[in-house]
Amino acid sequence: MSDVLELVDVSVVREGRALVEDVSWSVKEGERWVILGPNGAGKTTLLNLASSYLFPTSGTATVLGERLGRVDVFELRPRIGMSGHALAEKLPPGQTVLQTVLTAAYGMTAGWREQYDQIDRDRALAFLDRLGMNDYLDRKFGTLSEGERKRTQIARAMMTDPELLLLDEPAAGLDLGGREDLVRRLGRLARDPYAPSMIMVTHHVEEIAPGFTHVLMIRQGKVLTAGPVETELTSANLSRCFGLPLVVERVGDRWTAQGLPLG
Ligand SMILES: Nc1ncnc2c1ncn2[C@@H]1O[C@H](COP(=O)(O)OP(=O)(O)OP(=O)(O)O)[C@@H](O)[C@H]1O
Repeated sequence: MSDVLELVDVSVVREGRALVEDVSWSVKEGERWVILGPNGAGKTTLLNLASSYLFPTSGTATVLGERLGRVDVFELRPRIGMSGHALAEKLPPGQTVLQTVLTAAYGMTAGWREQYDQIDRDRALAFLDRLGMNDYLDRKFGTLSEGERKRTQIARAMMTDPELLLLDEPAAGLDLGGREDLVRRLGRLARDPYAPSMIMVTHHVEEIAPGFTHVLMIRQGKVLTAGPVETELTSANLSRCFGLPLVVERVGDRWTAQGLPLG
């Protein structure tokens, strides 16, 4: 299996401070990774490296076989699908759901053209169907609920047939039903052998869909652990990561965590 992402001794320094420090991490083709860590730990910084929107201050980052700093990122970026808060803010609120997904085919956040190929239209409709957005095709993106926005964004991220899919807190702000619906859909995607390699940032182990294979835990810019979910998603690791005693349990094919009661 080839490397989808390879970071070697990567540090990103801003204003004299390391946002991530000496990170070495590799993601192989077909793997589905979860990044866990407290607020400010450096999770989004890792995603920004993976999406080629941020370059290392030191160390090397290779994305889809291309070394950052040596590759034209405008050729690399269409190979990477992204969904997250930062992107959602760039999407025009007045565009319909279908337009929002279709514009991804041309690497744009805006700029609706009337002449989209039928093949692109069919693909957009298929992804929106898969994400349960059939009834919202003509709704304006700006009028959608948080959950509907997230599902539209994931459909959009799939449009370019990416080799790497990056999801930044896809379940943030969703109610219980919305979260469970999304986790089910992400689980279906994660288990699809034809789906791209995936990296998802989340704050909650409850949001890890079945089919996710690996976990990376980060604290204060440093990687605490990175490896298979079965061996690394332990109470000891999670407690170290979040800095308080936590118990993590596997319930069926899902995860749950809670703090120990104060003694
Ligand atoms: N351009 C910047 N200049 C200075 N500090 C920055 C910059 N960008 C991010 N940071 C800081 O770097 C740290 C890591 O940020 P990052 O967004 O990667 O964390 P995170 O783990 O995604 O956090 P959260 O869970 O709160 O979203 C934070 O303390 C943040 O304030």
